[in-house]
Amino acid sequence: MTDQNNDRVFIFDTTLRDGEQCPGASMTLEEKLEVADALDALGVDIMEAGFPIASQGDFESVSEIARRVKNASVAGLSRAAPKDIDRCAEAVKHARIPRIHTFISTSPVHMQYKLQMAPERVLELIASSVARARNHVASVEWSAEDGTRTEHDFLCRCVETAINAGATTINIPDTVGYTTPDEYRALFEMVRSRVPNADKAIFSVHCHNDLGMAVANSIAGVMGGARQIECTINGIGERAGNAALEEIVMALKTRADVLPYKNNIDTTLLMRTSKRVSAVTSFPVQYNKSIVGRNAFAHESGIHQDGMLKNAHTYEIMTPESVGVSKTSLVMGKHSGRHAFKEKLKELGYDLGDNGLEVAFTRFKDLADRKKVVYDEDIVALVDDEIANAHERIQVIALSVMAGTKQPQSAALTLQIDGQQKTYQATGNGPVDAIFNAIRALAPHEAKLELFQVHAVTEGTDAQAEVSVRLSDGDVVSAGKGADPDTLVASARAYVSALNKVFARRARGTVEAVAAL
Ligand SMILES: CC(=O)SCCNC(=O)CCNC(=O)[C@H](O)C(C)(C)COP(=O)(O)OP(=O)(O)OC[C@H]1O[C@@H](n2cnc3c(N)ncnc32)[C@H](O)[C@@H]1OP(=O)(O)O
Ligand SMILES: CC(C)C(=O)C(=O)O
Repeated sequence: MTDQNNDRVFIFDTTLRDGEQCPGASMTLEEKLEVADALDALGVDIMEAGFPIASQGDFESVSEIARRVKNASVAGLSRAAPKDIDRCAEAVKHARIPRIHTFISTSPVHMQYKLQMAPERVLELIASSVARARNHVASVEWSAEDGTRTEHDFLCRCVETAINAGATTINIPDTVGYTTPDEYRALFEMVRSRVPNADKAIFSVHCHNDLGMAVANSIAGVMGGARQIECTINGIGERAGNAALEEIVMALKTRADVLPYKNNIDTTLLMRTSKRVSAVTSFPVQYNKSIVGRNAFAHESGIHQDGMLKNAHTYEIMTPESVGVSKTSLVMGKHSGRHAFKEKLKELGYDLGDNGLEVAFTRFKDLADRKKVVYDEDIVALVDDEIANAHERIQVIALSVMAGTKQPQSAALTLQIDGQQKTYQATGNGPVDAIFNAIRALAPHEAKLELFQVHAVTEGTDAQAEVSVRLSDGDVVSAGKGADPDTLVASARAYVSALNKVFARRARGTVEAVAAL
């Protein structure tokens, strides 16, 4: 029937069935329809839409999905029980290609303790359930639950029975995530070589991730002759989850040199589909998750960023565009280097020259040491602050403040004024007042404080503060800004920045007055 040596691998998505089985991931009908539309657009060959006997809601969603889906085959799950199979048939009957997926456990532990059935009874149920399903639909999948812990001779008898009864797909699941790649590959090779009618069905892998090997095992199964892969978006599923569709598909695409298997998935929709599933299930995607994690195409360390700027192949084995991510992101942080910082400044519209770059880079590293995430807004605030204050007469050199419930608050401030450093300790009605009193003592002036305003550049308790100060000197108002993760340092910078403008205006006025004489 099917050539097991061909290179087409069918993608069977079970996000809506096994994915939904993980605690907390259940979806409403509307949410399931949304996911079904996304899976159909993605190009899955078969989508398992639910377990129709489980509830009226599950029946209705499988049935609605069957009517709605345009391209993929729609499958429903059923135990080896007539009522399950008939209910499933009723639910999938409007699908373009309806499939009944029936299963029963075949391992000694499951047969003895869970089913409490003798192996011969299990064989009978395989024959009757598959035959019943075949009376309803042409596409019937049979699964040997706990297949990887099943005794080999018995597994072969079960598979032969299922195919004889009309199964078109044979799934050997690693239900408890126990197998290893070599073992799973050998299992498929063994079954396919020993079962006389094996060539009449497509073999399928279905792996769980209890030991973190679900994707590797799935691919090994394909190397052993399986041509259907059962998987879920974001790897959601029972316990540690199922094999992740996006990882399997990108492994096949990226390593086509050693994994020459074709499928129908539009990989550029992977990110969008992952986000949709994450949103409807409220299951967050781990940051460092392969392919669809938010760090999958993000680089923070300077050496990697430098490499990426020179040639993306240095640190990326697939392009972000190929999975629907718009671009690689170079995240600025304490591990970043000058090349990436310079590039970031260029992107933000700054050209500071070598000296300016060096000063801004030093301040950036200092900020990154203190702040968990450095956002573009932080860099803009920092560079603007540097540009505004770098060539000023007065600069803030050091500040330490005593604040708290005990009065009065005090500030010890060191300013550099015309190249000379001076320190003064002042008290005040609060730490900001103490700082401003210290500035007044170090750089005496008549200007009056008109406005003092603080706002956070980004979110979080480690956000940079951006402080605005306005000083009025006669009719003239001078405004200054200061940015720093420490609000008090930002306040000192802002006041000094405004004061520099007051002095600059006065100096200009004097020059103009002298010139007018
Ligand atoms: C490996 C997998 O992912 S298998 C799929 C697991 N998914 C689910 O279970 C989700 C949907 N399940 C449900 O809604 C319910 O379990 C139902 C509706 C299927 C059954 O509910 P209940 O009738 O209340 O039975 P319950 O779940 O308590 O026990 C399961 C029964 O099915 C039997 N059973 C389990 N698997 C099979 C099977 N493949 N074929 C036949 N009988 C089976 C069990 O032995 C047990 O039988 P018992 O009642 O005679 O002891
Ligand atoms: C029903 C089967 C395919 C299953 O989900 C499993 O064995 O994990």
